[in-house]
Amino acid sequence: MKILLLGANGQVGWELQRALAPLGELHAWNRELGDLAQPDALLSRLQALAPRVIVNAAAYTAVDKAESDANLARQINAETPGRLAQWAAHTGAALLHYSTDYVFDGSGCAPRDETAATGPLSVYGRTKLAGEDAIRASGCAHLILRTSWVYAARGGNFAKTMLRLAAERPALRVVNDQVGAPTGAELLADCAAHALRSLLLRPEVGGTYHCCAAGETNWAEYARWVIDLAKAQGQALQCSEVQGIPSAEYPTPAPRPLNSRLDCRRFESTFGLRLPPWEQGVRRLLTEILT
Ligand SMILES: NC(=O)C1=CN([C@@H]2O[C@H](COP(=O)(O)OP(=O)(O)OC[C@H]3O[C@@H](n4cnc5c(N)ncnc54)[C@H](OP(=O)(O)O)[C@@H]3O)[C@@H](O)[C@H]2O)C=CC1
Ligand SMILES: Cc1cn([C@H]2C[C@H](O)[C@@H](COP(=O)(O)OP(=O)(O)O[C@H]3O[C@@H](C)C(=O)[C@@H](O)[C@H]3O)O2)c(=O)[nH]c1=O
Ligand SMILES: [Mg+2]
Repeated sequence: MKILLLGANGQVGWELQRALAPLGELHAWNRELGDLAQPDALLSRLQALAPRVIVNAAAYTAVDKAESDANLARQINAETPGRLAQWAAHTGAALLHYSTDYVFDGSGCAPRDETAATGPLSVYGRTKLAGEDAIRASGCAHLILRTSWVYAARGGNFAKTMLRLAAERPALRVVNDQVGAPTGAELLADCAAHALRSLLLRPEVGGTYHCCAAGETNWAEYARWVIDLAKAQGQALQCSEVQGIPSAEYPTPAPRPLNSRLDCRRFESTFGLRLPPWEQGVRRLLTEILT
């Protein structure tokens, strides 16, 4: 069985190279081999390969930059995934795709399940939602995994930014009113592999799922947790204070949702999996990058 992985060099894509390897003949394409900004060339390469499964880990993920680069973000996050889905629908291939907590407006404080109304606040969120909609509309066999606050040892993410800033500065100012769950790329890749196996055996499990680590935190608390653990592991960090601030005091081009809590029970029960507490993966991350 041929499996095509797109976005193979991203945080999640890198881990998918490992997690998908035992499922079939894996073709891992980075941007050079499979550029989602060049859909015609991509589609003809796709047609030539004719995979049974497409896993799309490529995305335009620069949330603030997307505000002034909406056309490219839409092409990569929505239009090309829609073309991939149409190809899959025509050929009977399956598509696994990732989406985000940023498809929601973040109102209230209850965790949202898959039936909750969407309402993205940013270009990134709107284009990711449009990508989901295009995949669902295509009628192809698919899994869309909505996740949040992704980190990995390889690639750029908030935890690594905090460690870098904490080495340089005595104090950090970090928002404390956005709540969510940091989720490891390794976990997402492993969940994708398990869910994909189920989909191939039981097509009726196809659909949209929330999939993130268990528990919750806010960005300031997360930063503090990472910095404290790094110090406990012997890192000489200057930073002695993470000051929690409201989002209004940290203006960004793209507004972020305040409530990014996702209810993942449907994913766990459908696939017979358990999503571990976020601290478990972040502890592993620190051991991996610091020792
Ligand atoms: N990062 C996060 O916090 C979250 C991510 N997600 C979603 O999870 C998925 C994986 O994200 P993650 O691994 O963290 O993202 P990364 O930013 O780490 O990786 C994205 C990958 O997409 C690639 N890419 C960008 N543009 C193109 C293009 N035109 N053609 C081909 N590849 C391209 C990048 O290539 P290159 O390496 O060349 O730049 C990069 O390898 C995405 O769907 C994302 O929306 C969901 C919630 C949170
Ligand atoms: C660097 C920094 C950020 N912040 C704030 C900005 C923002 O509200 C929050 C997180 O910052 P980031 O820019 O890392 O987060 P952001 O890029 O918005 O992360 C998002 O990425 C996309 C791809 C997703 O899909 C989301 O799930 C989420 O992970 O922390 C501070 O308050 N202080 C700081 O020093
Ligand atoms: Mg690793």
